[in-house]
Amino acid sequence: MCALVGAAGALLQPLATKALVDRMASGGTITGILIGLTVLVVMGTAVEAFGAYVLERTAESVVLAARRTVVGRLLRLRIAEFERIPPGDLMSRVTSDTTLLRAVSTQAVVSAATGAVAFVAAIVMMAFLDAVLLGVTLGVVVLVGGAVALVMPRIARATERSQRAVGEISVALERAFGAFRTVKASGAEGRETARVEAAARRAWRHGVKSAKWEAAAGSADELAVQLAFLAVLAVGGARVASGEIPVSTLIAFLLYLFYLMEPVSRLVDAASSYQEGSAAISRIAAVERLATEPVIGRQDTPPRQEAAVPGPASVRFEDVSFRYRPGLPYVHHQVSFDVPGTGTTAFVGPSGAGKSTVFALIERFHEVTGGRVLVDGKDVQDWSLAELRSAIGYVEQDAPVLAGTLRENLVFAAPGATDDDIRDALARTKLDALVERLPHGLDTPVGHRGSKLSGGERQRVAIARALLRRPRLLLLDEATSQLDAVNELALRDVLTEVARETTVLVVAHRLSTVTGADRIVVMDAGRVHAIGTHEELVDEDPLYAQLAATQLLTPAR
Ligand SMILES: Nc1ncnc2c1ncn2[C@@H]1O[C@H](COP(=O)(O)OP(=O)(O)OP(=O)(O)O)[C@@H](O)[C@H]1O
Repeated sequence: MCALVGAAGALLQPLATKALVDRMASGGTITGILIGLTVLVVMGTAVEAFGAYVLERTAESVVLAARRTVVGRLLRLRIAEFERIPPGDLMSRVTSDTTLLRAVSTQAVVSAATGAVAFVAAIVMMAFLDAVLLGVTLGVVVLVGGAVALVMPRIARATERSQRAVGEISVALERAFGAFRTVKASGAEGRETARVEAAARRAWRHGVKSAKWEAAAGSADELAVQLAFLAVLAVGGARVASGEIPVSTLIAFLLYLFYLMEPVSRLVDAASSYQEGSAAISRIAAVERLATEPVIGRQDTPPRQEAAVPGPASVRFEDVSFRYRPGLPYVHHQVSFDVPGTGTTAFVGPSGAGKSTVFALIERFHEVTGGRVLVDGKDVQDWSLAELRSAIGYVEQDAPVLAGTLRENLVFAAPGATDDDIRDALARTKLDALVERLPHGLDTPVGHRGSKLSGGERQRVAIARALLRRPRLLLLDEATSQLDAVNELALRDVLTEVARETTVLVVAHRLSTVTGADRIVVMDAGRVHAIGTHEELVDEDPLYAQLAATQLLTPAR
């Protein structure tokens, strides 16, 4: 609206100028018209400035809204989708692509609207002044406009490629930062830098291409008006000379012609930024199409376990077959086992046997391809994800610790945990001595992915975090593999105690952690090979006996 008011003010200026010239020609006084003209200019500028501010503010709000929508979806993506697209690319869609929306969402829309209105208004005024000169003007504008229309799709294509390359920069950086020590230890800094640079160069190349087309389109509008000016000057001059129109009409017409320059350039700008924005929109819309998990409430405050909640959960696999994606080989073939509530069940077997996948299916990170997974006798598909996951404490294989303080990491899965709860979990996982050593105790930052902690400390933080959740089912995937013998023994005692009130499932390569388990599920190549206690399996199952013998377990019993 402000832009329209401003444009209307500017539209009146040529008429006032015509009145001024006519008045001067007839020897009248011009003070009144001059004051009116000045007020028109000042008011028009002020209203347009205010409009520009409102517009930028709205543009920022559109970017914010887009970012919130995309982020809201990204953190709810299904794991299979998340594994398909590099995180760096997803990040660039939140940061870089949404920025492009700023121009298209408001500036372009408003420019197109005000440009079109002002264009039509000027044309009407010109028609009112002289139809022949209008015909000359429109002829030139249509000619140049056709050429601009050919250029437009090239801007979209170049922008899309440039944005894709920006995503590749994030992907390359994320790859190097994710294994920073390995990059250094491998002397790969130069090669990794070259990868990032190559992506940056691609972004530059396509950015320059887009700029080239935009410059061509942008100068076309000036060219159109300048050409029209020359044509109007020639035709109009002849008409003035032949007395068909007065000179004041030609002056007013030429002023309208220059007035036309702004709406035309607005229309071209709007079309260019629409092309840029549409490239960003297609990348953002692709995120909208990725499969997400059902909403499970606010992710940062999962429902806490209350005292009234039933005790340990049972787990049952019924003929489960599973593959990670269609076309990939099956990872589970008719896997069946039964785990009653309480007690410790260990999963052992060669690497790649499908042990961690058992946990992924219980957590419903992936859906089974065939068969059923039951928790508490109920198919996990029938559980609400919120309830299912709030019943489970999970320590994944590489025991991730998040950037932030130690306290934030501990209460991550149980935001309502009290200081007493935290103290108790620290004592059980033998972390209390570490906390005393840290400069700011629990509030000490642990670094990116917990890089300021040792591997064993990270594992104990992850276990303490899982215990604080007071789970009905505790899943520990290689959770004690990096602990020294003393700490491992201590944690084994803690887990035995926990297993009296919780169902504990552990995956372990170090069989010393599983000899005391109530039952052991031996897996091999995606099948359950045998189930029993350590004593039974050593006698009855050759695969387990071999695993036990190679790890010197048999004599150690
Ligand atoms: N996200 C995934 N996408 C595709 N394949 C996967 C994925 N995760 C695991 N696999 C494959 O599934 C098989 C079983 O993996 P899983 O992690 O369950 O084995 P595991 O018994 O826990 O092995 P390890 O003892 O080495 O941890 C492996 O062949 C692995 O390559």
